[in-house]
Amino acid sequence: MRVKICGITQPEQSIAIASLGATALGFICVPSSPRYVTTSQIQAAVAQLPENIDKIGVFANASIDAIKQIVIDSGLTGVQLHGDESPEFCDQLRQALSNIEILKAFRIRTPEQLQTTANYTNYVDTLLFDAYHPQQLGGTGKTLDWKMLQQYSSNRPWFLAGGLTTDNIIQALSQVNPSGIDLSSGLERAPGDKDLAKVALLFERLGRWGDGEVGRWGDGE
Ligand SMILES: O=C(O)c1ccccc1N[C@@H]1O[C@H](COP(=O)(O)O)[C@@H](O)[C@H]1O
Repeated sequence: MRVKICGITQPEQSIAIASLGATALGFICVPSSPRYVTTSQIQAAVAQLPENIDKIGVFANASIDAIKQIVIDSGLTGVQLHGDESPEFCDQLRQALSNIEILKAFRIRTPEQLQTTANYTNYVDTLLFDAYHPQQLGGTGKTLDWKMLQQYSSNRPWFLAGGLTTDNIIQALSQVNPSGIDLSSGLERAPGDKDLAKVALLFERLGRWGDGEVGRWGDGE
């Protein structure tokens, strides 16, 4: 399973988090976010990371030209679209950036909305499901109703995001079967400052879960 840790702002934390087991790191390119990082900050983090770690830039309603420039300048390997981008926009981004992973994030409120995500599967590589918040685009710490995803299937891999923590991750994985998980504010001391002890605990719990040592609802959680 892929494990993406998002909202990295400090280069030294990115190396530590990759060493603990993350398969992907996320960098917030949304200027209004408290986790926003500049192109040179991303460059500094990316330059120190092993090749096998996915480096994902998170954008919301940015232009194709702006995304392309940041991807090229910073060495990102993927783009997460976390705003109201249309399937046509995703298609155009694919034409502009052929060798990067495109993830489309959806802030899911209803089962009906989940069905509409099928309109995107021809244009993106990966889907990501986050919780809805009326004022914030992401990094809210809110969980979505995992039950909505229990019967979900797609021809694309998908990430579960939204309010995941060391305390609820095993419960979430007991209910749904995503290709990957994405955690941000649940592993922080403050926005953009990851708590490495929490990150280590996450991977310890995931390891026990993977080995079948943790019960259905997460023994000792
Ligand atoms: O983290 C942010 O500040 C952010 C800002 C704008 C768009 C997306 C953002 N983060 C994404 O939110 C989800 C879930 O975060 P959390 O675990 O609930 O804190 C995650 O995919 C981040 O990439």
